[in-house]
Amino acid sequence: MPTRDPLASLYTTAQVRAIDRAAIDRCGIPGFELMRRAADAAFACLRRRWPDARRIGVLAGSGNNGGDAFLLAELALRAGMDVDLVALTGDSSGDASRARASFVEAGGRARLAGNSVAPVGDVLVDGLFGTGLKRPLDGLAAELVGRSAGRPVLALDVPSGLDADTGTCTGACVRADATVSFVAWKRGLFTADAIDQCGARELATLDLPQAAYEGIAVDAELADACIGRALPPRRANVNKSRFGHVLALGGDHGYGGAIRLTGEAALRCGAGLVSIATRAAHVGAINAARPELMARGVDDAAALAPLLERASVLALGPGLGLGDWGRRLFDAALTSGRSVVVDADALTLLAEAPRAWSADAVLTPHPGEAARLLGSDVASVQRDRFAAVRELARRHAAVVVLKGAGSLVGAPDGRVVVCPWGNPGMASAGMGDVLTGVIAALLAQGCNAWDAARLGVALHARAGDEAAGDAPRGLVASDLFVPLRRLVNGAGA
Ligand SMILES: NC(=O)C1=CN([C@@H]2O[C@H](COP(=O)(O)OP(=O)(O)OC[C@H]3O[C@@H](n4cnc5c(N)ncnc54)[C@H](OP(=O)(O)O)[C@@H]3O)[C@@H](O)[C@H]2O)[C@@H](O)CC1
Ligand SMILES: Nc1ncnc2c1ncn2[C@@H]1O[C@H](COP(=O)(O)OP(=O)(O)O)[C@@H](O)[C@H]1O
Ligand SMILES: [K+]
Repeated sequence: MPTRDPLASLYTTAQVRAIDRAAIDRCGIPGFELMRRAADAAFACLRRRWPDARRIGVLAGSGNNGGDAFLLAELALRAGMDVDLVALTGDSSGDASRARASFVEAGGRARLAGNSVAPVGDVLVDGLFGTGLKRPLDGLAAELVGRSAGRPVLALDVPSGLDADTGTCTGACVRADATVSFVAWKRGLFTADAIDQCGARELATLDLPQAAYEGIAVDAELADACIGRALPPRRANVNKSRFGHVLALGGDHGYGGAIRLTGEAALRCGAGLVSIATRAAHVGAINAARPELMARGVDDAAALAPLLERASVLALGPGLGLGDWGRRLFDAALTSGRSVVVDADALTLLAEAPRAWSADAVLTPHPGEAARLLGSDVASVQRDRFAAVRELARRHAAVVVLKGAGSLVGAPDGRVVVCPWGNPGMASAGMGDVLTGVIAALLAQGCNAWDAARLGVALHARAGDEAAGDAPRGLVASDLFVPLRRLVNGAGA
């Protein structure tokens, strides 16, 4: 059995609760001791991130997340800080009531949340709700979150209001600058709204022994960009035919740029040859801008057959359109038996009539395309991205990339990888076309569909981060080519 990497393993909240229980019942670590360790880790994080903070405001809920907060407040008191603790309720449950008593014994005073009460401090600690959140925040809890905005926040375990299973917040939610999460990563900290709400993420495993994790499945994993294992450094004695021939199909009238981006991305990620099947009107411009691309006009779909014959991998869909021309290319491509990356308009056509695959297939929907494929709507897809990517992969018997902040890659057997990289600068036209070319190039060089998709997504997002730096606005898709080339050669892995 492979060793579990705690930093890469993502769990549902139910699984984390099972680990907590195992630590307590099987490993004999009392729950209150776990709470103490959580508070220690969080206080250390606070001191490291805000070394000048002298006054801290603490928000404490009634459950164990509040318990963590009371013990942290006690540590702060003992360290000589001013502590303003605002408790949501007059009493606490279980281990948390002991934590509350311990805080009071140390000289702490809890103010009860009520009208216009807001915590005072240079930094706020959010211990309202963690994995026990059961419904959207409303009433006093929501008001308290609202009144606490505008100051630096350290969230305990999960920003209060965030659903740690799905990464969504349906009501008020704390916007943290940092989140220190306990025991194991909750999968919802890495996708959807979580990207905005968590700030910097830290994991404190609380020194749990390995035995606490045994027998508890990992739900998903964080992506890595270790290209070396899937795509080792090139031998010297090779020629281009060893690295595959990508055929990118798309670019109906008005969309020639989309398919050129796909083709160029495939070249920049190491495909041996790249051809483009597009409208004849685009051929001159593509050849002039990137002579290494072999662009062919296929206004007459009959011209496509020899191109499909020579290709080893297809990148199908960018700018394809939904007209007769696009449909003919789509049908010809999907009956060719070639490995394929299906994107953009090709996904819309696929939604009309799902196909069986005779070779590797990777689908790369954004949430809108995913909704079309599932016959649902964007809000439903985004409400539980994990469920959506698993359902798509199962239904279509293909590896699926569900794009967007915190992209997910799912396989038909239920595996899911979550990409922790990427930035809002990538919300710009053409970024998805580049991703399609990246994945196609990895397939062409011998990666299987799973490796090509998970590594392609990671390289693409990291290239986006490198290209964006601290200026995401104005990032354009072709800015990714230079960093992609570095990353596909193993830089930064
Ligand atoms: N156990 C362990 O070993 C360890 C646990 N640890 C910590 O415990 C945390 C989990 O603690 P937890 O299970 O007590 O749940 P928690 O997040 O405090 O919330 C429960 C309370 O909130 C309430 N409530 C829920 N939603 C609400 C809403 N929308 N609006 C209003 N109220 C709402 C709910 O009330 P109820 O609905 O049940 O009446 C209940 O009272 C975990 O995240 C970590 O920080 C660490 O110390 C490490 C070891
Ligand atoms: N806010 C964001 N954070 C991280 N990545 C993003 C964000 N917005 C878009 N992306 C990424 O950029 C790409 C956009 O793809 P897509 O929506 O298909 O764009 P297009 O159709 O314009 O090419 C995807 O890989 C997506 O994950
Ligand atoms: K919290």
